[in-house]
Amino acid sequence: MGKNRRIPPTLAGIAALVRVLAKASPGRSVLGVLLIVAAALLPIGVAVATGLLIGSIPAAVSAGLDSGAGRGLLVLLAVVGGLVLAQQVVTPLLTTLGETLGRQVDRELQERVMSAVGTPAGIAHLTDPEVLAGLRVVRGLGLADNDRPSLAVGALASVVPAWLRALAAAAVLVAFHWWLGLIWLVTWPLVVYFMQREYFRVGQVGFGQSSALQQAEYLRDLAITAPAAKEIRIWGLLDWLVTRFSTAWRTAMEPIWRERRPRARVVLGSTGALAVVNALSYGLLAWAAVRHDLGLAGLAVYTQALSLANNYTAFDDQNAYLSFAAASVPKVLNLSDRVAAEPSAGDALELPEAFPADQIRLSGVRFRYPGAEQEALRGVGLSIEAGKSLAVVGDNGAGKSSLVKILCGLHPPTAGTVHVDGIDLAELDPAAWRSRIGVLFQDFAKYHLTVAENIGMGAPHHADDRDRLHAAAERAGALPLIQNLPNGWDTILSPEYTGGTDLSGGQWQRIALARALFAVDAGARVLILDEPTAALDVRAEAEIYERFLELTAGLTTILISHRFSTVRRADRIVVLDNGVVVEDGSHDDLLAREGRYARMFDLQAARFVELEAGHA
Ligand SMILES: Nc1ncnc2c1ncn2[C@@H]1O[C@H](COP(=O)(O)OP(=O)(O)OP(=O)(O)O)[C@@H](O)[C@H]1O
Repeated sequence: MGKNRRIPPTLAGIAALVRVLAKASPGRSVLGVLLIVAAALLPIGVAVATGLLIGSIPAAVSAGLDSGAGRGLLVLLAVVGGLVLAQQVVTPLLTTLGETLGRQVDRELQERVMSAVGTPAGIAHLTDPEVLAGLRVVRGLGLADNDRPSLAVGALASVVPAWLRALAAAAVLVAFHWWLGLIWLVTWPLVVYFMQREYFRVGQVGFGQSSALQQAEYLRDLAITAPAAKEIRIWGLLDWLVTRFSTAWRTAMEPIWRERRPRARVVLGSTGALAVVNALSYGLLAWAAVRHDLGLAGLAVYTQALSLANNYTAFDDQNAYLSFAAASVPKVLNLSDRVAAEPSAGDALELPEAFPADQIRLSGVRFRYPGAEQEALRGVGLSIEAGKSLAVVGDNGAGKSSLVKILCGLHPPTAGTVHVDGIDLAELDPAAWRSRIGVLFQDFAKYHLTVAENIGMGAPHHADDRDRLHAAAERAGALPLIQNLPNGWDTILSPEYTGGTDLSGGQWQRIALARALFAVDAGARVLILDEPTAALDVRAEAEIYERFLELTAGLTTILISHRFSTVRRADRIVVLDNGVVVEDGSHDDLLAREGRYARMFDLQAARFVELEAGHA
């Protein structure tokens, strides 16, 4: 660690980028290195050969082309021609390769980030601002996206040959005056070092503003994507959105604008030093020419070497891209380390076929969302009997969905334990446990994929099994709707695709229910349904719940619902209030107790009677 700190950050960033390159495309990376060396050395070859060619002209002219000197000149001419030709081939090849490799690196980083972000058992890291800042670099959605790693790869292809060329040219100057060559060999790396340090500082400021840009990006996306399009029109939000976007963007960008230029003293210092070294070099060359210390060839070679020593481009955008990427790429690569700090899976235990066979037991479970002030669960004690159905009811915000997330292992409890058949959930392999859970979340995902894929995602390893898909869809009452879609099972559930379509809220809910039942079909023993009928019409709800016992036979079912016509069918009901269980029993028990459940039930029943009367 101590050693690493001494490595200039741009070099460390380039090293990190090169490691990604070597992984993403090893063959092309090797070709890139060869082309970079060729692009660096060919101009030096041309300079030296041209100098020698110029030097050989007087002798060849006086002795004639047939002479040894004349033949030497012809050979040098051929060498210069060959080298120039090779240069013409290498330069565009390297540029194209740089672009291709840039795209490969972007893809490789996206893949790494997808697995880094998807791997942890929990989901808390998805709201960690530092993780989100790293993600934005990879998504390439930033409003100041010149820290894109692909730009740095392209820059490597142009900057590194220029640096090497300048270095080689300085080495040629050693033959003129060793100390002058040495001055060049020391000056230009120093200039590059100081300039890169400046660019890196600017890059850090840019990366640091990433979170501030988040709101501008959000507002922009609101205006140009579908989800809020209806409300934006109804409430006339567009002007307000554009103004808010503009303010958020300016606020985030101002520090970048202030810092985006390298400081004047560094630029002036660098260019001043170079001016002095150049004046000295050209003065010495002129002096040597006047005193006839140098022949024509020497004069030509060193003049060209000087010009090449000057073309290492320390001050252009390409150099800046390298340092910008050096500021962002290691943070992207570190995402997996940061995310790995999340509580990870315990040892993978081989789970028995019927698991859970006995019970899921929550003891003193408390839970607070990361960064939240209040606890969502404040000491829940509950035994959920395997193979039976349990309904959880409670007011909005009582903690029902939080309980589901804890049961699924998406968040570890802040205190207390969850045991499944006596095994602490923290000890269970999350993948093994989740293969035992089929869940319909309240905010289930609506994938812009085909219907078959939308349902198949409940158990990806069986996703191609059309018979199983068919059976799950049938049980969820989704079959008629699928058969009516323009391309049946292959219809993409998004109007943003040709031939795609959207579904109604209730239709989507049937698809999501089919997904959960598909998981059950593939071996899940616990079915969790969070508001499974919220968007269904009364007839659809009745239709599903007539088959509820059939759908959930032999399963441990946990049902969350505000509809008492649904809830009352469960074997057992618990009432959650403000993060604790306040009532627990069967529908009849709880009605007889005349407590909170009974009041909620009566209220809804009375409302229903009112509605019925209204219709009559
Ligand atoms: N991601 C989150 N971060 C911070 N707090 C949250 C988060 N999600 C929920 N909460 C808070 O946790 C508490 C419990 O929320 P939860 O979603 O579990 O309630 P619920 O009983 O499912 O409510 P509803 O009936 O409205 O779905 C609420 O006070 C809520 O504001």
